[in-house]
Order: sequence, then C-alpha cells, then structure tokens
Amino acid sequence: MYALELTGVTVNVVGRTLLAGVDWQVGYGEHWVVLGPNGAGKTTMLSLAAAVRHPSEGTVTVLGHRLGRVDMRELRRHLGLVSASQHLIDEELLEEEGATAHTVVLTGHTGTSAPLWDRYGPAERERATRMLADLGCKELGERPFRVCSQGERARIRVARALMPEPSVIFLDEPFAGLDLPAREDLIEAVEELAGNRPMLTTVTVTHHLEEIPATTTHALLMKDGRVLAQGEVEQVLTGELLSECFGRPLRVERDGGRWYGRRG
Ligand SMILES: Nc1ncnc2c1ncn2[C@@H]1O[C@H](COP(=O)(O)OP(=O)(O)OP(=O)(O)O)[C@@H](O)[C@H]1O
Repeated sequence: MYALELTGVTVNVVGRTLLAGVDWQVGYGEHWVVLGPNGAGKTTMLSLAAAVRHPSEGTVTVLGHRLGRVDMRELRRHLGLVSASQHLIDEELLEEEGATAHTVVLTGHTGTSAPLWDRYGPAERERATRMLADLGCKELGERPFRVCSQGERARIRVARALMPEPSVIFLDEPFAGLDLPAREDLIEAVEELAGNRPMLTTVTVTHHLEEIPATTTHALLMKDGRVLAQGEVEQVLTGELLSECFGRPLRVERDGGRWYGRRG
C-alpha cells in the first residue's frame, strides 16, 4: 500500500486546467522533492495529496483512504502541512495574543489557531518541548513567536506540524526567504527528521536544487500542469530533464549528497 496515490488526476477551474493526467505513487518512508517552474502546478498537487482539495477527475488515495469517501478533516490529522501559501493557522492572532513558540507548537495538537488549554496536559507540553528540540530550537520555547526570526519561525512551523505525529509531512517551499545559515539549519533538521523517523514520509516543494535535503530519495518534475518525470532522485535530477523542465540549458552537480544547479 502507498502512503499517497494519485491516478489519472485532473484539476479544472473555470476556464483552466491546473493539473492534467497526473499519476504519482509515494511509498511509506520515502522522501520526495517536487520541482518545477512557477505556475507548474506544484502547490495544486500538494493540496490534493494533503487532502485539502478534491480532484476534478481521477482518484486520490491518502494513507489508504480515497478522497471523496472519507472525512477529510479526520484524514488531515495524520498529515502535516507547512505552507507559505496555504495558511492553516492564523499566525497574526497568535502574535497578537503574545503566544510563545511553545504555545504555537502546542496548537498543532488540536490543529487550531487559538490554544485550547484544557486539551493540553503534561504529555502534550512535554512533546511540544521535544518537537522544538528535534528542530534544533529548544531555546526558543518561551520566546514570543512575534519576535522570532523568519528562520526560527520556519522551524517552529515544522515542529508544530509534527505535534500530531503525522505519517506524512508536506513542506511547500519551507526554505523561501531564509538566509543561508537559517536555510542550512532547516535542511539539517529535515534530514534529521528523515533519519530519526524511518516511517515518516516527506514531500518537499522547492525552487532550488541547493535546498534539496541529502536524505531525499525520489524526485518529481512538473511542467504546465503535467508530470514531466518522476522516480529515484538520481535518475530524475539530471541536466537533461531539468533543462527540459525549466526550458533552458541547466547543469546539475552533486556533492556530499546535496545538489547544485547552474546554467549549462
Ligand atoms: N483557483 C484558481 N483559479 C485559477 N487559476 C488558479 C487557481 N489556483 C491556481 N491557479 C493557477 O494554476 C497554476 C498552478 O498554480 P500552483 O500554485 O499549483 O503552481 P506552483 O507550481 O505551486 O507555482 P509557484 O512555484 O509559483 O508557487 C498557476 O498558474 C495559478 O495561477
């Protein structure tokens, strides 16, 4: 059984096709990167796999449950989504309330923007502290989220998404806007998550080869709402396929498990 399975998936909105004929299978414990130019359909595909929206045609099966036949809210409890474009929590509200980083992570337990204090016991508080530690930011626990840097917030968001012990975590451009040290810290944290949680499945959308964690096992390239290539990362991240995907000659190099791209 796959963690995620999309078969013949199409997404149409008025007058436009955002995805067409997408087939994709993600096994448990695999770590995928999804690449493609702006507007290729990456976020749209993620929102299907993360049980946020339904396809117009085709089937989407998440953790063995077919969308359309399952309570999406219940299913989402087993999925962690960190996305700049799909705000799942009202961070402004948390900032206004002066919520600490620890409180923001705790809200991941209930999947709410506001903390539901009567739902958090010692076990949840302790877990929130552990999730912050796993993301390398234990010292931020009592710091107001409002004053945390972009890099710190990025890690706090991932810690929050891990609170309900999801089977799959989706990271939609998690490194956007981070400076080099913050980016490297988050990449290292994602690599450690993959290393420490053998059953966790991850799907990361990014624009830059430099941002691909070394633990990535598979890659999928999108172009114009279609899947151009998918499979094991070494087979897919080639100069030839990336040049076709982005529409200009590109060269790809690998060093120490990480990927680098430049014009060809
Ligand atoms: N509800 C909608 N109605 C019309 N067009 C939409 C809608 N949602 C998305 N689109 C369009 O669909 C295309 C794919 O969007 P999507 O956000 O999936 O792309 P993406 O690959 O994630 O892009 P980016 O790298 O820029 O984030 C874009 O051209 C976008 O403008």
